[in-house]
Amino acid sequence: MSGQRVDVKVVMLGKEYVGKTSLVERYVHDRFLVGPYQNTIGAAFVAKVMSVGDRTVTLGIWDTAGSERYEAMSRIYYRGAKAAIVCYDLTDSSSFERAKFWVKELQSLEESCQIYLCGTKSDLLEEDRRLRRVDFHDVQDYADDIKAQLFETSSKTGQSVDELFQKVAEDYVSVAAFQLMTEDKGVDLGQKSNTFFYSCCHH
Ligand SMILES: Nc1nc2c(ncn2[C@@H]2O[C@H](COP(=O)(O)OP(=O)(O)OP(=O)(O)O)[C@@H](O)[C@H]2O)c(=O)[nH]1
Repeated sequence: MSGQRVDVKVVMLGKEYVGKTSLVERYVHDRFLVGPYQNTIGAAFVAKVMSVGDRTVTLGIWDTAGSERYEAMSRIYYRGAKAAIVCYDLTDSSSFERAKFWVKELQSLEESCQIYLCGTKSDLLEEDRRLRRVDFHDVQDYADDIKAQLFETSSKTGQSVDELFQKVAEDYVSVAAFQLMTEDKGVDLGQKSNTFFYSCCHH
């Protein structure tokens, strides 16, 4: 990947064991690793080239360590990120509290970073719905408040994983097209709609 231009810096944040590394593994390599859990130390980087319409977008994904021991390091990795995937485990309410901590951090220190909330391990709920510890509607209300998007995923089955990263790339393309348009042409912001963002990408 060396020398390749990254279009979107994406950072994975969330409590340890929520499944950040597994999400990246599923998305980039389409696999789910079984075996003993290995916590991430520091952070890991991977780049993935994908398509949005007729455009190619390269996501540069920073998978941070969830352990509070590495909290200061995670701050280094989210600096300048255009997107943050803030993960929590649907079967662990304390992980949602930790997700809120990261959201507050991003809101105060990285204002222009788009936040995606991701509830992980949804396959466990398919097996037994009583395992759910984080209510979908509560999180949806919270997501609306903070202008974030919400996904519930399973890295084991692959549920909604591609959709999540595809949305990150699509939003980047929309915002980049919008910025280009307003910077170059001094367009009246009040007149733009989402449809227009997309049409301008296909020049
Ligand atoms: N059933 C199920 N287990 C999962 C899923 N995602 C992750 N796990 C398991 O949860 C454990 C932690 O997953 P990781 O991906 O290593 O978690 P992490 O958030 O990267 O952890 P840190 O590196 O410590 O921050 C592992 O045992 C995974 O196999 C999932 O979608 N479903």
